[in-house]
Amino acid sequence: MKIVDAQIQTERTSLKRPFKTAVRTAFDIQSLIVKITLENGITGYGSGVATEKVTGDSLSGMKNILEQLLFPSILGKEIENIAENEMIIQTSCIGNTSAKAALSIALYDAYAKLLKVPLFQIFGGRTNSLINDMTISLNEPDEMVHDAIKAVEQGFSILKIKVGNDPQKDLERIQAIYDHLGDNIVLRIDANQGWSAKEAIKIIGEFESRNFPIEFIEQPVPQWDFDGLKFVRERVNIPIMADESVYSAKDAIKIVNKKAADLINIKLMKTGSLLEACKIASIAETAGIPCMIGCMMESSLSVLAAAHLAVAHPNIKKVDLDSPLWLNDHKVDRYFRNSQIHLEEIPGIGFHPVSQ
Ligand SMILES: C[C@H](N)C(=O)N[C@@H](CCC(=O)O)C(=O)O
Ligand SMILES: [Mg+2]
Repeated sequence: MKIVDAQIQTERTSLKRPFKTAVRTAFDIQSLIVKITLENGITGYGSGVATEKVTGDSLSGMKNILEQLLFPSILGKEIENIAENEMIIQTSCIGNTSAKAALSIALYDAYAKLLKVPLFQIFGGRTNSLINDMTISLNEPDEMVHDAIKAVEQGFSILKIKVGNDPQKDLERIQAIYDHLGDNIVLRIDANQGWSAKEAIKIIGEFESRNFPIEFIEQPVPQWDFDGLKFVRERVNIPIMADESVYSAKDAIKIVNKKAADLINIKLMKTGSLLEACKIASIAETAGIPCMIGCMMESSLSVLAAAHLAVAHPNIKKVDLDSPLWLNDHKVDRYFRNSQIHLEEIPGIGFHPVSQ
């Protein structure tokens, strides 16, 4: 069934509260929604988000690359050749992963609708529910404690704590949260590249001696510093997760060969493709490295696509898909209920971002 049309729409969605990391502060998100149409009239939707400071994708850049390069490369192609179409998109240009992801998701949505199955079945999945975490923005310790308590009251038992702008303060942040929540809550610590390798070893050593209930430390060092990641991993006991260091299957192979991380965080906005995300999960599985599925602060549509992959892939063991819970957008409330994500057994991703 031929792909006969591809269109773009932009969307700005405000956040309920600012999202702050060591890299950036976001008050809203700007997304680009891709709609593709097959010759029988079936439509598929995907979306990509502009995160200039993380992936480098801007709204105008995504629009240009899609209209000038990616749409022409797949128009007229058969949707059933999904792997080949993915390869065409991936090799059309370097980078531009959020733009590529928007198109990849739209193709898979249309393909699953054509086959009349939920997207997770395309990836071999049967179950349809996940346990989500909640992120605590990087703020003063008191405010972070307040946000953490609120999240626990809402039913979250796994919190992802943002740190990385000041090692001494970061220690105060985790101590303050621990003092209020104790051992019952699992803490995921995300430094978003904010420490040097030596700072990371010092502060993680301190976390260990204070026995904080930390599940892992995410991306302690800059994304390019694979040696630093390995250096840290070899000197601490808490597991180290690679996030910004892994965009592609090739990056995952580098992590495996160097033994640079214990875990990998996969995000569609980094991989540019559901198939590439799947490859990373399988490479990591073969190497004995469990994966987490994560997200940018991004639209509910692309997060739902990630959730479909997560329920299907046996090596996606952890979930950090809280972005929809931050958005002033209630279109997906039925899927995201506090810490529960529940996918419906309807064809495709199960979500129409715009009125048809
Ligand atoms: C939203 C999610 N919990 C998260 O923290 N994602 C990122 C950063 C997202 C962004 O900057 O938009 C991460 O680093 O894991
Ligand atoms: Mg991260």
